[in-house]
Amino acid sequence: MSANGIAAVAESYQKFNPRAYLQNNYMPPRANFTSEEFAVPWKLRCLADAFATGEICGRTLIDIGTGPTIYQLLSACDYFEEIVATDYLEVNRAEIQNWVLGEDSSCFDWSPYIQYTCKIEGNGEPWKEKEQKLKKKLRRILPIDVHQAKPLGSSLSQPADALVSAFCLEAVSPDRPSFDRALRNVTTLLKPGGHFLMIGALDESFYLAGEAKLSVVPVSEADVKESFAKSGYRTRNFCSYVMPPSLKIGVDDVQGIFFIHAQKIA
Ligand SMILES: C[S@@+](CC[C@H](N)C(=O)[O-])C[C@H]1O[C@@H](n2cnc3c(N)ncnc32)[C@H](O)[C@@H]1O
Ligand SMILES: O=[N+]([O-])c1ccc2c(c1)CN[C@@H](CO)C2
Repeated sequence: MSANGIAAVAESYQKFNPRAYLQNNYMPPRANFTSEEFAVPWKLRCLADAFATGEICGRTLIDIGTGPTIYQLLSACDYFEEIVATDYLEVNRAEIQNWVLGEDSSCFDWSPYIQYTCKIEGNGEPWKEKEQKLKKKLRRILPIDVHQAKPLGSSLSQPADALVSAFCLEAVSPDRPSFDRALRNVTTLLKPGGHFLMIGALDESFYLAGEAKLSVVPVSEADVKESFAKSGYRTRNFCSYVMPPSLKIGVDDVQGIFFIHAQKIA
């Protein structure tokens, strides 16, 4: 079933509209920075706290399924020389490229995210400095397919020191076996002992992005932990967020969000 399922996923993503996706998930009400009871501040806090230990660092970090968003890279950019963004769709890679180049005035405004991240990191870093730092480190934006044994093809010379991924694997896998295979595939991109920070949807079955209605394989906390253990990771930290009714706005049926910090067993 998975092969046909994967082809159906690829077909459904042809209608994915980055702007609609950003509107649904990264504008109010979900982009409410007034309290950590809201989803976006919770995600940024998880990432900031994970990097603040200084334990997750190195030359290269790869973001799996970047999409049209950069929030997931804001706290990482102090700890890596190079950040590699990846996505299956050219329209999403172009959104990131346009943001990096900063020429297109219609770019999505990430400044509230950058300002909030600087605030919770507490280093007094001016947000425009963080913005420029990330843009400078985002030197490669590559095509990726997590269902391939070599997700980046031959684009990668050596394994990355760390991986980040947000709302990708469960949103592109028709079932649990393909989710597990995709996790094994992307694990080949990570060095032994390397860290993987993943954010994802709990118990979600679909989400909307303009004309596209994307299927999501519902995963529970236990499912996620089991998948990582089967792919050769030790779970360092796991936390989850329950979606409040005020943020259930019809763009998906997500019930919660998970954050896992896992380390690839050397
Ligand atoms: C729900 S979006 C997540 C976007 C972003 N990371 C975020 O945090 O909002 C899922 C992303 O997975 C990408 N994608 C679709 N099929 C994929 C595949 N086979 N391999 C890797 N990424 C894929 C989509 O283009 C989309 O950008
Ligand atoms: O609440 N949020 O901040 C938020 C952000 C992104 C996404 C969701 C929720 C739920 N759906 C996923 C796609 O499967 C994308």
